[in-house]
Amino acid sequence: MRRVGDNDSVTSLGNTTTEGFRSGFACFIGRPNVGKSTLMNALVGSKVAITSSRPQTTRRAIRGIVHRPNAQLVVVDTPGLHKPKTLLGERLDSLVRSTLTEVDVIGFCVPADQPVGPGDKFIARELANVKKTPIIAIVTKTDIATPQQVAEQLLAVGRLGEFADIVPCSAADGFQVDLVGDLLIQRLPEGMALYPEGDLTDEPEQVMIAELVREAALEGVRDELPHSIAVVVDEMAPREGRTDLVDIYAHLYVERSSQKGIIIGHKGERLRAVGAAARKQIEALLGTRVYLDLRIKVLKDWQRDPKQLRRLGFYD
Ligand SMILES: Nc1nc2c(ncn2[C@@H]2O[C@H](COP(=O)(O)OP(=O)(O)OP(=O)(O)O)[C@@H](O)[C@H]2O)c(=O)[nH]1
Repeated sequence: MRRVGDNDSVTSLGNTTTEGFRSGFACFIGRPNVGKSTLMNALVGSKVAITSSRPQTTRRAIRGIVHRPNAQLVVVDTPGLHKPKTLLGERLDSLVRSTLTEVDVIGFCVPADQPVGPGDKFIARELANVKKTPIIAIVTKTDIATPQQVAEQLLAVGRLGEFADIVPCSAADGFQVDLVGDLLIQRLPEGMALYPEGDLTDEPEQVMIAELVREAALEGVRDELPHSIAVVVDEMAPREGRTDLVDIYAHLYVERSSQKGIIIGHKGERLRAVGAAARKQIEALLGTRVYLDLRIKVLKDWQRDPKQLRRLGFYD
């Protein structure tokens, strides 16, 4: 996958301001698990953010870049907004709030298959304070709702606030994903391209790799455990004398030793499965073979510990 920096030549930006060319930033906001990351990936046409059925998968503002002949849209995927229970939760919420003030247009995601609830209303109230930025309400996951449910949801969402547009879509089957892109782009200012053609994200490679490991580890774990998992890539380098193999050393952190046991599994089976699944994804990302050395460490209550949060890359 092409990322920013893969082609360092600024001249490749092609940044002559052609008349009518639009560029700028959009962010998706919504409760955890409503499909924000999946929609961003669908718009970009590539997996730039990990997704899972566990709430609170996204922990960073990840940027995906959508290229059109007449526009460049940078989508910022934010963590799901909810009432924070830990210091990590507070940091994630403040990340969302600062993102909201920095973008040209906001996409407010509400799933079609669940009634509008207190979580959606809480976000709608927050959005009412964002005065100048247009908001497009997006009713997601239409593929798992009946037409009647979708119609009712469009009306219910309409009652949540003032929106520039309300649009139903499904990232799973592609229904109206391009239209979502068009509507967001319409709200961007005229301006030159912000990233070189072909770049799909500006996430550093090591962060994307750590995220792929976390995604694999999230598979099949429940309750509080997903929240307790963090992954850091400590080192990565091509194997000496080889051009086709990269060595990656990573740590997976959990908060308690009981969690460590769950991740490792019976005779290490689960950890091996996580490593194998992650390696496959990383090899697809890097286009080379990968040796992944994955170790587990307990970092006691890291979600509540400012020092450990910094160590894991979550800053104030
Ligand atoms: N059927 C269906 N499922 C979807 C769709 N979009 C997302 N999902 C599923 O919903 C779950 C959550 O998707 P994410 O994209 O991770 O949701 P998110 O809003 O980014 O979640 P957080 O990171 O927790 O804020 C995953 O299991 C997705 O596969 C869709 O259009 N249709």
